[in-house]
Amino acid sequence: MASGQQLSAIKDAKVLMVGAGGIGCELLKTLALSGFHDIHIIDMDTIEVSNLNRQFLFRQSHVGQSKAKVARDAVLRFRPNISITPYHANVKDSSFHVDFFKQFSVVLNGLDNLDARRHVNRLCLAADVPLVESGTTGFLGQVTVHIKGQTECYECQPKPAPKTYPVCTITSTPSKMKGVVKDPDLFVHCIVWAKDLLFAKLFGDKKQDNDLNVRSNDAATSSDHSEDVFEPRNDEDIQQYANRVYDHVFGHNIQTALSNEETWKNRNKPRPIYVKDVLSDEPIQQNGTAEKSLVNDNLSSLSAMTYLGLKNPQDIWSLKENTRVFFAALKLFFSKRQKEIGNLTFDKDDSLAVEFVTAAANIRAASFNIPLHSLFEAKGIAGNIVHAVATTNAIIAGLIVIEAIKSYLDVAMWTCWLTCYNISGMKWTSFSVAGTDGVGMTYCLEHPSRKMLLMPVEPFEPNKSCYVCSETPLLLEVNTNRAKLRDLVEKVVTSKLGMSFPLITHGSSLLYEVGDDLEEDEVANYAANLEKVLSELPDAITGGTIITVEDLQQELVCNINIKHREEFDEEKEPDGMVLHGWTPAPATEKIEDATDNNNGASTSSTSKPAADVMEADDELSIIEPGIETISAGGKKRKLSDVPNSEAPLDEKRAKKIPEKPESDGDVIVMLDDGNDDIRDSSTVV
Ligand SMILES: Nc1ncnc2c1ncn2[C@@H]1O[C@H](COP(=O)(O)OP(=O)(O)OP(=O)(O)O)[C@@H](O)[C@H]1O
Ligand SMILES: [Zn+2]
Repeated sequence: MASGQQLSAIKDAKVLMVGAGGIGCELLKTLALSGFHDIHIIDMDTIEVSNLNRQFLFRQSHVGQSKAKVARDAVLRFRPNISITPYHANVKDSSFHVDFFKQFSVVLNGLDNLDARRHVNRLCLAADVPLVESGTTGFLGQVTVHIKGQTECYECQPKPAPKTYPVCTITSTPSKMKGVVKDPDLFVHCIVWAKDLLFAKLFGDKKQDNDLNVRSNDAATSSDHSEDVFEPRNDEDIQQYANRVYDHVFGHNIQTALSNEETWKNRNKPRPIYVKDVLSDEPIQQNGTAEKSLVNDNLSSLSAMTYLGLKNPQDIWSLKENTRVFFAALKLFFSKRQKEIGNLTFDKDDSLAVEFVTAAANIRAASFNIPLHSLFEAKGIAGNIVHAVATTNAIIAGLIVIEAIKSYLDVAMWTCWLTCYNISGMKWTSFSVAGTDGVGMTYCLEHPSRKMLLMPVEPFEPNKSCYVCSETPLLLEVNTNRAKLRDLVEKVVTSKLGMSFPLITHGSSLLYEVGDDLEEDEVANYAANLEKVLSELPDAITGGTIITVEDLQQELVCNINIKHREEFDEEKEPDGMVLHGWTPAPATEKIEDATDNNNGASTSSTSKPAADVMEADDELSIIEPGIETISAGGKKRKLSDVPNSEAPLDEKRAKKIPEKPESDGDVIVMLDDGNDDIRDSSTVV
């Protein structure tokens, strides 16, 4: 509902979407249907079967193909006259430099990780292009707008250690992205895979279609090439069956995935694992032994750990131990809990199920070179995973488009119709979203109250002490006679400041640089510098020195004042250095303390805004409770208590939310009254 002039401005806009996953697919569709004519999409991934349930632009036949390219083709089928330019690439590639970003009217993120989000934030600041950020976690979601000099940037406020993770439920890619120094906990991907794919396939409904390639084409293990590997054969015992499944999922499937070059273009390759490689030195036990030794056990206390003599759930098992637990648990299910097979769903209170999932997740982690975890940790993760809700993605995509329009158009009023599944009623419904005034942030709430599904929040001002969008120097306390340049690079520059191509200078002396076009002698020189203590560098770094750290690609420059300090507390300051001005993630409670669907529950009126709780993903999250709001710059935030708990909205917001949504706010959504007719919904206030 825009004027002709506004529509033509939308048509003339050039937008960049980063991420063509859950939010991205919805976003591309909504952009195309809203009148945008020039859309560019960057996505580094290929399509997985597990994407198909919500990334509706993709079909089974597209599995293995580039998301960006397939998304473009799908949308061009119903909007043939618009221009969509796909890039199957990592947004961190050097070709996406500041000048590339400058050509766009607005950048829209549909990403799933902090690292890429920070990178895009910096490029948008450098290019002075508005950024619309987004994220969803189950029923929760948020959209925020970041405009240089007007609103806070994505990094103005500290982000808690990621609670949300890109789901990588697939046969191929819980692997580190190339160039990512510190990826968030990739182990969660392995848990999702073990729980939702493997456990479900082995013990749940066999007919389900999922990413586990169920057909064997290995002549050595299958007489019939089209046979379903997960179907036990008449002529094999449980151990032979277990071996076959093991070799298929950890060996054959990985080997098959490796053959798709597209998938590994931007990711590190895994290694296939076969039983013979892990248990080569011991005879593989036949099922009879397990059955006999457990004949008197009662079903609820069946435990592979007990059977194997593994006692401490906090121990991290070796690959061999995980393999043994995998076999023991699988055999116990098939020998003792046979009646349940076909109907089982994962339950974190089912100890045998947790043992199986822990072992399977760890074997997969070993394949992808991801650190292994204890049963105790794995249980905490497995019990607290929240899955993506397609409806939330659709709502958030609609809001992104509204904010995109507002961010570069002087639109007084814009209305967007959203048609999707009603979150609570699970039926088709529609509602309208109206944007007025300036850009804003919007939180999608889990428990709509007073018919208000979305909560508008005024954007925050830039944080004056943000090292990313202001020029405030940082302060580093360090023992300059002990710490090496390598410590500075690894512990500060890459992991804390998130720089990918750093350059460190002291006065006119260049101490360190990363780049593709360095000469051999430069590389050797920088490598030698890395091993030197700071005070012994060619241009010594000592107390009082100011160094400049720069990322040429992100066009981010920070000055760091060095303060020499002799001693550090090993427990509290394990890095042996302390960086001030950079705010660490707030401490969070342990995952296992969270209850299902807790959604960051806290009765505190200072609960972290939903935006921060779920900043890292649009598909899956680990829910952790009670994260306190911390303001990086001591600036009082305008929103101190966006509700993010199960507690009714009214209780928490009674004093904050007006009786009726005000019409002069930013974004207002009115839910319909459950009318099934798609267009029959209430109107905008
Ligand atoms: N650095 C990056 N460069 C380009 N694309 C990225 C980058 N980081 C993440 N992405 C893309 O962002 C998208 C995020 O979408 P989403 O969270 O739905 O994940 P997904 O990988 O599609 O889902 P799943 O993990 O369940 O398979 C993905 O398609 C992913 O490839
Ligand atoms: Zn900032």
